[in-house]
Amino acid sequence: MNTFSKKAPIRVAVTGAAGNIGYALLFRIASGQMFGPDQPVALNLIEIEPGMAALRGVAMELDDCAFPLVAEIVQTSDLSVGFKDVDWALLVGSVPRKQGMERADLLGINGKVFVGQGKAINDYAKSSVRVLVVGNPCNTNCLIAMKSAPNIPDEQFFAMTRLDENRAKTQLAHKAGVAVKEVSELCVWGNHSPSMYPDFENAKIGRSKVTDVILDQAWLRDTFVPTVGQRGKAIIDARGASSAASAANAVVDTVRDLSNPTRGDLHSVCVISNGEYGSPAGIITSLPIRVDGAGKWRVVEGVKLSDYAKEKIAASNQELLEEREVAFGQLGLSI
Ligand SMILES: NC(=O)C1=CN([C@@H]2O[C@H](COP(=O)(O)OP(=O)(O)OC[C@H]3O[C@@H](n4cnc5c(N)ncnc54)[C@H](O)[C@@H]3O)[C@@H](O)[C@H]2O)C=CC1
Ligand SMILES: O=C([O-])CC(=O)C(=O)O
Repeated sequence: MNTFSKKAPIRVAVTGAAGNIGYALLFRIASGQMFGPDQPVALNLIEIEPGMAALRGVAMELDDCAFPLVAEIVQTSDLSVGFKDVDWALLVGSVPRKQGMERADLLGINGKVFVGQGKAINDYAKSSVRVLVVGNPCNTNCLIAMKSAPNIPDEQFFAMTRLDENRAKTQLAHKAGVAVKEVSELCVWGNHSPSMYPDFENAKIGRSKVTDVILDQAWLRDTFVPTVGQRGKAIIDARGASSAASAANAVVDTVRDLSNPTRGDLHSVCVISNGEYGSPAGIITSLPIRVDGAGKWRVVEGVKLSDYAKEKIAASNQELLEEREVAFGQLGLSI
């Protein structure tokens, strides 16, 4: 047990804990990068049976770091143990895509996993649990988990587009020849798929609009937008495996920024839609988010979207409706 903090530990479940993202993520949570340098954590590491031997190795390595913030490490393949009393459930475990696949191709493989996990979260986690889905296709998997956990408020379910936001900011910074910290207010809208829309029209470089700094509209529309949408594929093509360290980094960013009042920049998070900006109500779609002083997230109001942006976002949301139809049909879930 940590000796310098009297705070109660935050209990975090991580599924797929012995996988690539898990291996990049756990050490960052344990070192305090997710919840802060004086916040103890208890780690519930969840794997399927074939992953348990590797998980033992990961847990041994966590032990060998002697992280002062780590209060407890649980290793399990039993969801009733893994999700017991957790404050956060990070649903990473699922099959990643390989070369030649789209993320939506994983629906049939991964969708059913999220029914079981949603039910277990419903039954065993704290009612205040917050759930972040990373396993692809993450928006629809998140919706499946949410529907399978009727006692947990929909507002407590999130899917991840922060990696896309981070990618988009870096692309713009490189093009403009500025440091990435100069790029702000960049929301990625829609689905975590090639149809996502990184909204360069409302983003800023320093105090200027991106479009006043990068004047090449053709580059913004025809190179920047598809580069961000296809970055996951580019990583798979280059590495032979899907992004892991950058994905783990985005998990840390997402949870940290949902856990603290927003002081500066807005952020992209997939949340339940209540029809904001014309998005279909009831899907999990990426929207611009800020967290208020009471810790409640809200969709940023008053973003002005051009006709071009509206068309892009509508197409991505349409894809989410289609994913929902396929997945819910396969799983026998009702909308
Ligand atoms: N939303 C995003 O931005 C991103 C999402 N991803 C997705 O994250 C997921 C994980 O990626 P990696 O860690 O690279 O894959 P990986 O194959 O290295 O690891 C996945 C781990 O999950 C475990 N697992 C599989 N089914 C499970 C279940 N039902 N319960 C618990 N554990 C289970 C496996 O045993 C394996 O250890 C993939 O679906 C990938 O597509 C990856 C990058 C970015
Ligand atoms: O592209 C993939 O399959 C993995 C992923 O979601 C990403 O890197 O954004």
